Amino acid sequence: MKQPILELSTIRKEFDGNEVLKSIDLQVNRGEFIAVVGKSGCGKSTLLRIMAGLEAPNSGTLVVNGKELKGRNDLAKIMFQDGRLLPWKKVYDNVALGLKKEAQKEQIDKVLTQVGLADRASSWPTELSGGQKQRVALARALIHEPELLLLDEPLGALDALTRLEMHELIEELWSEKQLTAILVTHDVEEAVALANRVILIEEGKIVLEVPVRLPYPRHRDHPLFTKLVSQILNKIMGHKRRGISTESASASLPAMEW
Ligand SMILES: Nc1ncnc2c1ncn2[C@@H]1O[C@H](COP(=O)(O)OP(=O)(O)OP(=O)(O)O)[C@@H](O)[C@H]1O
Repeated sequence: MKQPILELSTIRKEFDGNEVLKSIDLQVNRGEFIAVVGKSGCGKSTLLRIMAGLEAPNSGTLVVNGKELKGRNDLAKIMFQDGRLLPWKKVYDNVALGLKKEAQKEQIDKVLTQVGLADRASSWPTELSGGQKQRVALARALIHEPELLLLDEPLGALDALTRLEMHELIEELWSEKQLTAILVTHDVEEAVALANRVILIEEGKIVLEVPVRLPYPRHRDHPLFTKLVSQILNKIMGHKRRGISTESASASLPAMEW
């Protein structure tokens, strides 16, 4: 079996005495797409920042490619909800940030084409729609060819149709580039549409792990899709919705093949 790309053991994180993550154990295999869901403030972004090496846990270990991480995770690039584009730089130069000069143009043109923005290289960020800005942010992460793409609620500010387009794009790029992706989202449908494993954080722990074995692109009206969304929402809301218990939905799932 291949070595996992990330192994988190008993990760604990507190801020000013407030214990946000109590004990997180998670193994992420290469090529997986994991979605992290949970109520606002449950520690999803904190967990992602710990995986990126932007935040250190108070205790526990994070192993990246077999080695304990101390400092930044060089395999990872993170994309945020607000895109964090520099308004005084054109699209091309935003994507070029941090790149070495040589072979730059070819790489940038290629990645802008991949995100569907080949014709917007000389636009200013203010001239772009919300969806286009997030495409630039995605290009900026992908240009570094990360093995691990960390997505911190990247589509949260977009309208519903643009979100659907971005789901397709993210899924295509993840599959083409054989990335490992971890997506933090409030949107349980988005999680089930994209991930092959959804994890739910509650009170600082992973309280539910749901494998999603549906082919891509996912159809939201597929009975298993709606069942899984209900299962996860039931658990988040702490009660049974539409008469489906969390036990019955998970029992019908085949085993994972990682
Ligand atoms: N740098 C920090 N200093 C102090 N408290 C922090 C810091 N970062 C996060 N927190 C606190 O940790 C808790 C978890 O925050 P986090 O952003 O990880 O949650 P989240 O699940 O991603 O929330 P949301 O879904 O609303 O974005 C919150 O109570 C937040 O105020």
